[in-house]
Amino acid sequence: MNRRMGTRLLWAVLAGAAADLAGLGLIAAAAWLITRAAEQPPLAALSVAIVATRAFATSKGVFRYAERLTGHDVALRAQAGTRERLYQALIPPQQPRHGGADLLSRMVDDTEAVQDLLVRCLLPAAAAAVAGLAAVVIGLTVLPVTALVLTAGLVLAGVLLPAGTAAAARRWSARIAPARAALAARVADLVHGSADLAAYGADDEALAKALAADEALAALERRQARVHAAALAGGTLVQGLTVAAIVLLAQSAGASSVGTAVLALTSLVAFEPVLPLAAAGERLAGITAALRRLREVRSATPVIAEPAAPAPVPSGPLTVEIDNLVVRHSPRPAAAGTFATPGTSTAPGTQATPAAEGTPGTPAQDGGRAAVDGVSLRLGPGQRVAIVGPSGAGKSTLLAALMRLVEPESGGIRVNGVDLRDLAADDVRTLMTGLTQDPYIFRASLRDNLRLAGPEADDEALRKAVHDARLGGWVERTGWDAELGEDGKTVSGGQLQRLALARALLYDPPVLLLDEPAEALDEETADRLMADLLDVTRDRTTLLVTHRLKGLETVDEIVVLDEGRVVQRGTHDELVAAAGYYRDLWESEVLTRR
Ligand SMILES: Nc1ncnc2c1ncn2[C@@H]1O[C@H](COP(=O)(O)OP(=O)(O)OP(=O)(O)O)[C@@H](O)[C@H]1O
Repeated sequence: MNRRMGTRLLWAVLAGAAADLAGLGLIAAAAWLITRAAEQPPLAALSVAIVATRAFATSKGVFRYAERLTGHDVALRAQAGTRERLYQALIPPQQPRHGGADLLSRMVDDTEAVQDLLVRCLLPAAAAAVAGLAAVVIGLTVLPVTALVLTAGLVLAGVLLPAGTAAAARRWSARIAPARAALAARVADLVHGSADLAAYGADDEALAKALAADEALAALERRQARVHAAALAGGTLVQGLTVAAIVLLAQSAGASSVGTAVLALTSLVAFEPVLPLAAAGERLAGITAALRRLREVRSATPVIAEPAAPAPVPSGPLTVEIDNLVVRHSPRPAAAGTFATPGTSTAPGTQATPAAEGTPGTPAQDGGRAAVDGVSLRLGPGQRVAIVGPSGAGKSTLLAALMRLVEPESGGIRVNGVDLRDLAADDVRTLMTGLTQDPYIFRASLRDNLRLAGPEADDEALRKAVHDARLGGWVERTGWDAELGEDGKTVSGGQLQRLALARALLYDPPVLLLDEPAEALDEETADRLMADLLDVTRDRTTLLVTHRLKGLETVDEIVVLDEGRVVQRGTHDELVAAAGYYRDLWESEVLTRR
């Protein structure tokens, strides 16, 4: 927390304490006024108390307003700062330790814990401490022994009880979290698997399981609520007993009726800011868990080591040389914090639970083998190289290494003689980037979806990119301002890939990387897309990962990968002439076209 935030927090604490003190003063002055008035003194003897009562009543409201304003201001700023730091921590590529839904829950729910920590725990505790201290001082001046009793009561209700509720909350959450996780997994099954459940008549059984999980959770929550209510009642009981003891002590010490009333009412009011601390203690347990989860995300180490002094970005026509490159992924993360059981998806926004953390992860690669294992290749200016190979051969990993998203284990990549490790990762991606395997279409207009790759691009440049991606007709029909659905749900597979291609063409990197642009498209659409793509990339330095071989006669070199290694390389004609993976794939492609 910086100094300005510290000052703001101090103002909030002071305003809260002032509001509680004004409440205390109000009650003390009013108690004195009422009991003294009963003795029918001259009016002048009451005038100071009358003015004080009015002043305390008015200032209490003003101070409370100021506390809410400054307290929420500082809490919301702290929350925004936490979110910003979280986003910053997520920008450098890192080993994905958290699933999408889990990360979303951390960004939304857990960052709210920062707000709660300040507004519900720290500020009320500080204000309660000041008000309690003031009440003890009043007790000390009127009848010292009552100050002792009041201190004991306040410590019990304001320190021991909250510590107890915090410990109980931790224990309960350890029991409730798995039950909530089980229910969320059942609900996710019901929602995402409803069609399959209905098709196989398994919906009643799935519903019964979800209801049973719901009942188990409700039973635990009912028991937790009873403990919670008992804790709150315990606080009120301590308050009542303390006040009764103070009245008895005052009477046995022969205190005046005015003194007794002041002591009793100030003690009563001193508990007002203290009693909510039991609930704050309960919330604190959740808050510390949330802050721990946020620290985990922020402490994730980036997979890429940035150079201390990045080299200047190479310019002019680029030559990329990959030399004996070895890339090994670290083990895939556990399904940390998600509710999903294997094979189920997680409802977005669901809360991460400690219980679900630590599920055994999927091993990265069979026997820890390298995803890319000694690959060398050269891509000169204007050349096109295609990478072909079965699923899991390491094609996408190779592109990831070129985009500096993964760190090589050995070997290296040089651009115009400069090692990629000497360049800033962002600079590398200005040189080499393109169409990723899973292009994402944002819930924004078509124009904005394209502008992602060229915020400064004018209409002419946008039109050229969609024209080159052979998307002009569709864009004319749909309109530039048409809203596209999240994840491209409102466009067809072919349009989505072409939009992503238009984006890559608009960005116009010196080296264009294309990862399976025709993936998941039907035969005809894929053929058309590949033909257009090979046409538009003519004379562009391009590395193309593909499963489709039609049209590859036009590229300069084809590299066949298998299990991370280069098993064949050459032109289309050379590879078709030799026995091996490429010829087998080509023959099966030809057969399916007949
Ligand atoms: N992030 C990752 N963490 C751990 N292992 C990974 C990761 N990404 C890929 N792998 C593993 O590395 C190997 C190569 O994967 P890669 O995605 O590069 O293959 P690919 O040839 O692109 O496959 P496909 O054609 O199916 O996309 C596979 O065994 C895969 O399981």
